[in-house]
Amino acid sequence: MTMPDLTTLRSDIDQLNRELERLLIKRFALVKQVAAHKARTQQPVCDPQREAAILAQLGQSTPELQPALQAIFQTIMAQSRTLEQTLLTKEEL
Ligand SMILES: O=C(O)C(=O)C[C@]1(C(=O)O)C=C[C@@H](O)C=C1
Repeated sequence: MTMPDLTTLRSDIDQLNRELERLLIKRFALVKQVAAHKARTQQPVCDPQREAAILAQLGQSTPELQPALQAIFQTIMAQSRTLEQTLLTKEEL
């Protein structure tokens, strides 16, 4: 089997990056709704149990990628917490 050339591989990565960006934007939109829910019900932004459960699900079919996946999702959830906190502080909910 011939190896795809670098330009093709990068083009595939660019396309995936756009999909990932679209999915992340959708995820942040859901996080905004979670923030509104938490404001109404007076729950704290940070839920360590929920974060641990999300991290535990990652890399089950690809254990060699588990540390990378967990690091990425830790960053995503940290940014989600920051977004929630910003919205709650500005009362933009
Ligand atoms: O599920 C929540 O309670 C959220 O606020 C969302 C989320 C996440 O990004 O998945 C973010 C912060 C919490 O610590 C837990 C999870």
